Amino acid sequence: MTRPPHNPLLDGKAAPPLLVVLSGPSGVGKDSVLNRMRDLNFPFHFVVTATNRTIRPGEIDGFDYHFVTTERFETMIESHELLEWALVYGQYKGIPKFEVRQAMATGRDVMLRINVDGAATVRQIAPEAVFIFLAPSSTDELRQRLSVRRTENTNEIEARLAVAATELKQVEHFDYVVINREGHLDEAVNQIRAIIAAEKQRVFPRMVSL
Ligand SMILES: Nc1ncnc2c1ncn2[C@@H]1O[C@H](COP(=O)(O)OP(=O)(O)OP(=O)(O)O)[C@@H](O)[C@H]1O
Repeated sequence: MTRPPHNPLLDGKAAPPLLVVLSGPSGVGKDSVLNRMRDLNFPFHFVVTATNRTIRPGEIDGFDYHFVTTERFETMIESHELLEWALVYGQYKGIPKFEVRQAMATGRDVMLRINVDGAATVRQIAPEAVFIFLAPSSTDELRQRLSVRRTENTNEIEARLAVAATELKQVEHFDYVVINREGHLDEAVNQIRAIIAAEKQRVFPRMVSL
């Protein structure tokens, strides 16, 4: 782990780019938080995940996800083009390496949205990233959110809730926890903003190398 002797801010330079990993159970609101941060023009490079799942109404290819065929996704796995990938509920999801590297090379902070297992993999590759766990106020709230979204049937919702129970226990491996309270999305967004602001002021900044 290489660290500069002190914060570059003291020399009038910018702090090194952060790799921020936003994780949490399915349906907790990761996409909603990211979309809100985009709307508010947070100065991040938002990494676009690749997936073979079908595009949902309102989603934009290359913005919400890179929608690719199963064959293309499997080629990306074989040629090591992905920082991390997983088969989640029958759908492939993965993070193209080039996106993260390119953005960090330009000095921009990078925001990754990933499930809890994926966060564990990224933690091994990039332990100096900032790991934020997005949590619901309660399981009932999570069930309600998955029901309202209407993208899964009842069995799938129950399966996701069972997984969520184990995922919530992983919170201890994260640096920060943010509660995405019902009807208070902006509160979660503001807390993430505060975390990032504090991270920029560290005397010994995190240095991510990929
Ligand atoms: N703070 C909130 N209050 C009320 N509803 C919310 C809040 N945050 C998100 N939602 C709603 O909850 C549902 C799930 O949110 P979202 O799709 O962002 O979750 P996710 O964590 O990205 O899920 P997945 O990992 O399955 O893709 C959506 O219908 C969204 O509009």
